[in-house]
Amino acid sequence: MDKTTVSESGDPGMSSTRDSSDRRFNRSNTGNRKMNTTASGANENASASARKRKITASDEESGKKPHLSALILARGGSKGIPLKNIKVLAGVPLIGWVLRAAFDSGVFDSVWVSTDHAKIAEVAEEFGAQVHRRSPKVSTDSSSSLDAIQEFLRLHKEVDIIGNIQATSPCLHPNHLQDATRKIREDGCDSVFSVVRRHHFRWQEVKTGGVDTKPLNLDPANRPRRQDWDGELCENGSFYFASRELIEKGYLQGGKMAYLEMLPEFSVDIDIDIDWPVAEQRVLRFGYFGKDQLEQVKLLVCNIDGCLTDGQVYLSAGGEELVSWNIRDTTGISTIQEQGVEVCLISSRGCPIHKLLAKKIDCQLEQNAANKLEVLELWKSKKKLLWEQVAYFGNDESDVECLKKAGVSGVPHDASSDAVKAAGYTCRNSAGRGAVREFADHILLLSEQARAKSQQKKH
Ligand SMILES: CC(=O)N[C@H]1[C@H]([C@H](O)[C@H](O)CO)O[C@](OP(=O)(O)OC[C@H]2O[C@@H](n3ccc(N)nc3=O)[C@H](O)[C@@H]2O)(C(=O)O)C[C@@H]1O
Repeated sequence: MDKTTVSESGDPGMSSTRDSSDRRFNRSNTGNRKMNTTASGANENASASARKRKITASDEESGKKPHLSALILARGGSKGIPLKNIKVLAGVPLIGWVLRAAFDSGVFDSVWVSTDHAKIAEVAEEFGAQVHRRSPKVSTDSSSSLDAIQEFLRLHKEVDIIGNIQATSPCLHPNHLQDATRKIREDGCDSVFSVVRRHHFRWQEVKTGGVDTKPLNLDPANRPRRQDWDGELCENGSFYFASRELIEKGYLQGGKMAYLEMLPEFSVDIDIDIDWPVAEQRVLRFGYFGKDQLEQVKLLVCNIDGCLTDGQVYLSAGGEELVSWNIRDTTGISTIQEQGVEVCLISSRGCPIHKLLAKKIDCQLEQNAANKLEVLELWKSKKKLLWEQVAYFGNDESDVECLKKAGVSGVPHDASSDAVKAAGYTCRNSAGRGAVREFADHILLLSEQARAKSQQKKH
């Protein structure tokens, strides 16, 4: 991966990469796709200029493989959903979903996030991307993607082709990007973009109340059934690949163009706030969870204070300690126990109430754990498990090593920032308010995916 940063403006081009064994990349799921190509010249100017200098031709001339850069635009000022680009979707910040797919596709010479916001830059780096600190000029409500991409290219002369991936389409898989890259590198296309097939009958808009409208793509006398009509290909906004030459001329699509058809289940486009919950459900089913083989989780180890409880300890006048927990969380624990996952509780304190709680929900308990990782390793080896079969739920610095080691890890919404960074899944719910339940559901979903994957292999 190229880590060079060029900056005409003197902006510090921050760069960092992440070990690919990092937890955030440790999930696996594959998607399906169909492919189609067309070479229609929609834009003559763009076609002519692109033909002057084909990527493949320049490649041959200089003997240098053109530099393909993934570029995710993630401005801070999104209106509908504040800081949408890093809002946590199904446990992962929005840009994380496409960054994971971009890295695992293995087709990019560099992976960049262009942003004007410090927090977005931080998250991008956590996911291993290089950060382009863009100017405010291309970050306003009225600036287009093209403006921001052109600025990036002006400052990164080493880049020959841009794969602009939109974070708002989080169900992207590495194979979509691999197929698009093949069309650029092998089929000599100048631009490739993603589409989805839609069966929408369209009608002419009549501003004065809709009277006298006309059909645009159907014959009312002969309405086709869905199965008798191929539908139409529509841009789904997932990605746009284009050569430097085209972009500099002001086009994202032009020259020899190809589309890549994505199946509807992978074709998510978060546009307005009501799209969010739907996208979340979709990504849980069809999102890309990383390269590694999914294993069935067999053991969940859960920290008590600040995970199962909200961390508050009440003291009675008689000096007695009181803590509370949420029935939703203990129900989540019983649910995964019923599914064959053993649950153990861990705490760095000693507290008689913990013992009562552990007994009540039938969990092994380790108190006064000075080194939680040692305890976790002991449980893992006694139960003869692989790390991939161990899940850990923690919230604090003392949980960080366990979160890093476990195959599946999670934190409540209000966990410390160290713990959040180390974990693969950040809950929407806070400690003592359903976070454990949510993480248990997440484990069950991963198990379902692992089962489905191994069934697919058998057939
Ligand atoms: C390539 C392109 O033209 N993208 C535009 C797309 C595209 O036409 C549709 O997705 C097609 O279905 O539409 C828009 O899409 P939207 O506004 O949601 O932007 C898509 C993603 O790009 C980031 N972005 C966009 C413009 C910009 N100057 N800086 C950015 O960081 C957003 O934060 C978001 O993550 C639109 O709806 O207005 C605006 C986008 O500019």
